[in-house]
Formats: sequence, structure tokens, C-alpha cells
Amino acid sequence: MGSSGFSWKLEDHPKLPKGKILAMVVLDGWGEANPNKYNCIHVAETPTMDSLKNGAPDKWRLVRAHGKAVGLPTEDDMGNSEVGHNALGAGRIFAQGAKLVDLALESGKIYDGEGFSYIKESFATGTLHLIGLLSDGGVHSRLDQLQLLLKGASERGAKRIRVHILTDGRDVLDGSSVGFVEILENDLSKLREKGVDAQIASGGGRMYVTMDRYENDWGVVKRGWDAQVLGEAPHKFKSAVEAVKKLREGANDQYLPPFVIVDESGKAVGPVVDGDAVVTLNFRADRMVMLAKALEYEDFDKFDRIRFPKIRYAGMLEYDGELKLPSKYLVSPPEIERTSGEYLVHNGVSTFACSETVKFGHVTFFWNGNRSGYFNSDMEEYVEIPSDSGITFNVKPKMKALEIAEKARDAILSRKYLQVRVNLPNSDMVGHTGDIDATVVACKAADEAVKMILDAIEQVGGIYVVTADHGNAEDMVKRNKKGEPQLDKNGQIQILTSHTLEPVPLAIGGPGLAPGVRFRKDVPDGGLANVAATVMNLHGLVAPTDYETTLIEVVDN
Ligand SMILES: O=C(O)[C@H](O)COP(=O)(O)O
Ligand SMILES: [Mn+2]
Ligand SMILES: [Mn+2]
Repeated sequence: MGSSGFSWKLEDHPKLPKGKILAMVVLDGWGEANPNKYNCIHVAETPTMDSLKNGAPDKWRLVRAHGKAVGLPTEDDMGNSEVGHNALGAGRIFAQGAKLVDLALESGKIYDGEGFSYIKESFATGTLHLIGLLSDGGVHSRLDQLQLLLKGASERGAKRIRVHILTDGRDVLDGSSVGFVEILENDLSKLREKGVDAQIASGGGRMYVTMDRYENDWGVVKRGWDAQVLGEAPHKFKSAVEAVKKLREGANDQYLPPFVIVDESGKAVGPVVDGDAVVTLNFRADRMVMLAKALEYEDFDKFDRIRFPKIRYAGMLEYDGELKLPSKYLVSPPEIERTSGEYLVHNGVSTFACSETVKFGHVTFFWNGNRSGYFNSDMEEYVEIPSDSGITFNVKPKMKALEIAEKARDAILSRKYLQVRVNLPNSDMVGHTGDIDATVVACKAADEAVKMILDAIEQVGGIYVVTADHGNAEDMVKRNKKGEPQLDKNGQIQILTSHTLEPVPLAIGGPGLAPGVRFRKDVPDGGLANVAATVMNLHGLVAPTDYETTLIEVVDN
């Protein structure tokens, strides 16, 4: 015990044994909603998940996975992977990036911080570049925060501003990009009236330009770099509204090719040059870390940057607490410390975690409170299965679910680890494409993967915990206030590519689960943050007192 009285040691649970092998399965984007034809989980054959739901009613329940339950600003905020895995892993609810940026902008504190002072040094002679996702999705960024920052920066001396937009269509409806660009253009023209030289300089669809994650495909970041920093892209336009309208003829918002805005003489209006300031607008880390590395690291070999301008760069947030990246940021991230993963290794629970690349950081980095690397490499093993790159996942909806399940199975059967944790990406990644038939295939594949893991748990006499981080595949249509599918102006239903506000299932079981364990009835509002204490109990440990309460009780039979 340290002088502060803090100790990593957790008390033994009075009734539950230690030493059981536990599988922690997170189905990404698997919510619970009314059965209908837009509910791909309902339409798909999912016998394993169905049996968990119908087999043992006191061992299956729903938990909240959106809004305030996961630290988001309002109950209208859908859940997402970052906040969902943060809550699952940390066992407490932290005000998340979206909320912290809101507060910093509202109070004006964002302008008093070290990050803003740093970029401000460039305002007198350089250009301020803002790069980020342009939508009101609230998952990675929010339009209103960009609007406030534009106003705030111009009032504080930014005389030349260039915005590099990434169109969304993933956390918001496909096709909505045009409207967001129009709003931004309107704001920029008002700034110009006030004498600020403000323009959109480049753009592209988020999944094709810049916002790759976990180093799945550096080519995506390079495409962005070329447009944003070098001012080079295959498509050149005089206006961003025109660019997006035109490029949408060939691709959805998420996949628009890169473009640059050029002046009358055909010259790009906003490459990044020595002496400029750059802010990456996204508060969420996973899809900004790669660009942050390209902007910040002197030594960098992921692609040829051609030119590495000397700039003052700040992230909206610090994106990686372990790497301290970026070194300058406008708003401090939530301090997610003492996560369950760190406690467990201190209490003898060896851990194996696995997913494929596109979700690998979810069960490691997000799970551990936005921290990369191991807590204790002797007790942890994290395995990444390479994802396919350069495709949209409706083309291969089974993704690597089988391979992930096999790795988990082998880890369970090896009896080397007391916790085997996986993320199964299918329902989320394919759900985001908006392809309903493919999403049905995806859900079935995830269900089969769950079965393989539960079978292994059966063999070793272990325990399973199956849950999800937020909804997605259970509702693939935009609905009106009455809950009916919403039609667009051509009378077509509007496909919902985004996550949802639905709760997610939580199931426990397995031969190692002590008799008498069941879900308590007195935590009806339980959310993802309650899962960590629950899992600690199932490892035979009592959770720290400041964790959200456990969802289980042990009754004498
Ligand atoms: O980044 C994405 O793919 C979406 O914006 C959110 O999905 P995730 O939160 O499930 O990663
Ligand atoms: Mn997710
Ligand atoms: Mn998702």
C-alpha cells in the first residue's frame, strides 16, 4: 500500500471463486430492437444469441449503451465504440471528449489553454488549418464545435483560415454532406465579410481519405496528406459544394475521392506550409492518431510525405495518453485511470485480447482507457488479426469473425489466460455500409463465432460474458418520431448507416458460473459501465468502491 493508502489489491469476493476462465465477448454494433425487416439481427439466423436470451432469463438482460450512461452530452447521442469500450473497461462513467470540448468552448477555457496559445503564435503570419470530420454525428466531431472554434479563433487573431473537410455519411445519413458543406460555406462567407480570409481548401470522404484506424491502410492517410498538406488531388474544384455534389454522382459521402479547391489560376488555395498552424478537429482518437503521427513525427516512414512543413500542430484532444500524442492539444481528455484491465493484472488475472485490425484497438486501447500497450507484458497477450483493406465490408461480411473465434478458442483451451476478450466487428462494420443483405450475413457470422467461443468455455468449465458496445445492425432504417421508416423526397426509405440509441444485451453463463448467480433486479438502469464490476466478481474479486455497481447477486439455492 502506498503512502496515499491506495492499493491495487482487490478483496476476494465472499461467495465467488477465483481462477475460472472467463470469455468476455463484445459484439460490435449489436443492439436490441423490435423485430422487423430492418432488424438484421432478427432477420439473421442467430441461434446462439437467441438461446442466451431465451434460455436463462435471470442471466440475460439489457444494458444502456448511449447518452449519459456512457458519458455523452445528451440522451440523443447514440453510443459508439470509444465511449462503449471505455465504459466497459473502466467501470465508471467519464465525461467524454464530446462533452469536454463542449464545456471548454462554452466557458471559453479552450482559448486560455496551452494548446491554443501554441497555435496562436502562428496567427500573425501563418494560416490556421482545421482538419476533421464535417457532420453533427457527435461520434468523432461535431459541426457546432467547428463553428464555435472558427468564430473564437478569428476573434483571437486568426486572419487566414483553411478548412479541410472529411465528409461523413456513416454517423449521419448518406447524402447529408452537401447540407453540412453549405452551412460551413455560409459561416466562412460571414467571416470573409469581417475581413478574415477563410475558405474550404480540400476534402474527401472519411473512409477513403484520412480517417483510417489502427494502421489498417496508410494509403488512406496519404490521400488526405496529398490534398491537405501538398494541395494535390485528382479532383479540382472552385467550390466545395460543387465538389461534393459532383463527386457524389460516383460515391457515397463516406467514400468520396479527395479533392482540392483551386483559385482562378488553378492553384490550390490551402496547402499547409512552414509557419502555419494545424488543428485536427476530431475529439475521438482512433481515426485521428495516424494523421497526428504524420503531422507530428520527425521520423516517419509510413508513406512519403514529400514535404514535412514546420508547423504548430494541436489536436482537439490528446489522442493517446501513453504515446503523449499529439504533444499539444486544445482540450484535456478524460482521465480514465485505474481501468479494470490494470486492476486484473495486479490481481493475478492473465489476459488475452483479440480482434481484427479495424477493431483491435477497441478491445485494447479503448478498453484500457485510451492507452496503447500492455500494463504487464508477462500477463497479457494482445493478438491482432489483419483486416482486409481497400474494401467496404459488405463485400466480405464474414470479415475475420471465424479467425478471431479460433484464436479465442485456442487461448481458452490453452488454459494460459483467465480472461479471454474479443471484439467481433461484423454487425457494426457491415451495418455501417447500409447494405441490409450483407448485414444479415454479418450477424450470422458473429453468432457462429460466439458459438465457437462458448463451446470452448464449456470444455474448460469456464464462464462467459457476452455483450455489445452499442447498437447498429438491429435497425437499418431512419425512423420518424412515430418510429415509422422515413421516406426521402423520392419516396425511398432512408437507410441508416449509423449506430442507434438502443440498449444492448448482456448475458452470463457457462459451467463455471457458481450456482445462485443471477442478475439483480434493483439496477434496472444499468449500463455498460456496470459490466466491469460484474466481471471482476466473476473473477472472484470485489470491485473498487468507486466503480459502478455490479449487476449480479449470489443467492443461496
Ligand atoms: O468510426 C466509425 O467507424 C464510426 O464513426 C463509429 O463506429 P464505431 O464507434 O463502432 O467504431
Ligand atoms: Mn462499436
Ligand atoms: Mn460503428
